[in-house]
Amino acid sequence: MTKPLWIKHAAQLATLASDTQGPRSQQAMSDLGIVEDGSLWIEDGIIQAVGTTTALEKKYAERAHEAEIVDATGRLVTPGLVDPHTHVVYGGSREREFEMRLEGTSYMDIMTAGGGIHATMHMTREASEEELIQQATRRLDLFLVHGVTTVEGKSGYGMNLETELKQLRVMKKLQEVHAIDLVPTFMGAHAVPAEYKGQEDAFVDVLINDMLPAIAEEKLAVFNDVFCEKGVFTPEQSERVLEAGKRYGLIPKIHADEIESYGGAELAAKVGAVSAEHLLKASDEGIQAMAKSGTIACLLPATALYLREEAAAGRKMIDAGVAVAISTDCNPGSSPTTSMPLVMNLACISMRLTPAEALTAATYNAACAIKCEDKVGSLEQGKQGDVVLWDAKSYQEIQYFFGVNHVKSVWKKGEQVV
Ligand SMILES: N=CN[C@@H](CCC(=O)O)C(=O)O
Ligand SMILES: [Zn+2]
Repeated sequence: MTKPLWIKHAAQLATLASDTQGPRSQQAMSDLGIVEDGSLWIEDGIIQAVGTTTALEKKYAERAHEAEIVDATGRLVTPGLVDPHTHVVYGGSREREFEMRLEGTSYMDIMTAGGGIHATMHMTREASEEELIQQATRRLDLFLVHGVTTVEGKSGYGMNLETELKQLRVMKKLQEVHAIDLVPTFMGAHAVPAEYKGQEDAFVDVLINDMLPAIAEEKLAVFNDVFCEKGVFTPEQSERVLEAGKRYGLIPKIHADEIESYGGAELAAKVGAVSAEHLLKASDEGIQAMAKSGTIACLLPATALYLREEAAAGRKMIDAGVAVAISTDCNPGSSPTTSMPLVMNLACISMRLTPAEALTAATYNAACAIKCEDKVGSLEQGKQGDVVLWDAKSYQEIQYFFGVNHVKSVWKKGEQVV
């Protein structure tokens, strides 16, 4: 039997707890539910009590000797970070493209010429399940080191049934064996593979008639995502794929308005997507529509930086009433990173989120974007014991002293993993 875990004397225990449920926007993103001299008791992987150290000392006076005690004096404690948008399972890497882009070739030009997503598609088709598991494990380990305890993962480097299934089965295995919770998304509509060039609608038919039913049959995905972008999938094609996914119980997500303003944010609101991703070029109408529909904006400031583009209008979105989540977008082309702490820093620096908003976006709102908020994203009685102890005294400090990994220790379901 593992001992209960008792964390005591946190200078700031940022619980992210709230009386209201559901994604947070505007003022609600600033309330971190901070307990000073905070304490947590975790048992059987679940948070049993949250409060001041004095209150928990009273409550557990009789059982203190049973617990493993962690002294968090002078330090910040937060929920495990949640990354709601990654492409973490893929074969190979694309360093040469990084150089090409610095030499002046654009991301889309590389993709149109058969590189980019297509290059990773070939490397992923060629990789065995074991190789994919090995490569993704290394990335998931790095996520943990950066305080991330729950990760969404997308397929979409197969673009044929066999490889899409392979990617999703790898995620299922990783969910079983790795400490991180991995939430799977089907993204067969990530690009149109060369064999369907000029017959894009025929590929959409394959996605709808062959891939979606097989993925749903094996229960391999929770969400269905589409790259709605000029030169990839039109809003009409995207809508067909997302509506078809809904018939199989898959919740829509959309890579929207990343490179050009293309009606992606509007479509996200129309189909009732849980989140729209990227949104660098989202229109004002699209932002309004998302505020109205309650679609979460999942913003990816590391991708914008890596592509040397202006970041999404995070500040404007929050002020307009859109709930904002943030993510690494971990992928081999436009954002090869697992650092959610850096993403929080960038959310402040490039999108003008406040430090408190950035933490909400990386925890509770991120959990809402992958429908896990009943289990993770805040430190509340009954939730998983996913906790980060930071080598910093406050949430402000981890945002202010940037580009540094301040994570000291991480617990997943009450077990120390870092
Ligand atoms: N934009 C589309 N898909 C990924 C990038 C995938 C890649 O370049 O391999 C993204 O979210 O950034
Ligand atoms: Zn993505």
